[in-house]
Amino acid sequence: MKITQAFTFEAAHRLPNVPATHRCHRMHGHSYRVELTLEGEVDPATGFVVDFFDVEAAFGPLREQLDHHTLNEVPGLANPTAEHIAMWIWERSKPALPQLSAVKVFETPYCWAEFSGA
Ligand SMILES: Nc1nc2c(c(=O)[nH]1)N=C([C@H](O)[C@H](O)COP(=O)(O)OP(=O)(O)OP(=O)(O)O)CN2
Ligand SMILES: [Zn+2]
Repeated sequence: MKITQAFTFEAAHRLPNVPATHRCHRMHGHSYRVELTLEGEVDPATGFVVDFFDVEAAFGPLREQLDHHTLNEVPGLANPTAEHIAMWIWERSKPALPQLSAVKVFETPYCWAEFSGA
């Protein structure tokens, strides 16, 4: 069984490694959407794979580090592509959420990166 919980945050970023002519080289903002997917057996007592409240508790402190921040200034996100943000969230969520199976980071409703640990 898979469960997914979605979160949003607002942040600014620029992509330092694209050419200066690339519009994402300039500082700009996104309304990011993050989806955390967890996979496992349904506990027969609770009916949960993992309590959504536990997912929220694990992601909350990470969201605090991202929301209304300049992502380039967040330690570990000097080049804050959607791919790198997904990996950053994975590395910091997995210890608290061992059943985490995928992290999706949407920059827009049409563009996202998905990381599953490899
Ligand atoms: N593989 C990736 N490619 C790009 C990333 C990324 O993280 N991974 N990021 C960007 C920029 O952040 C860019 O801001 C995203 O594009 P944006 O202009 O916001 O979105 P659209 O191009 O879809 O916007 P429209 O104005 O609607 O065309 C670029 N590439
Ligand atoms: Zn961008």
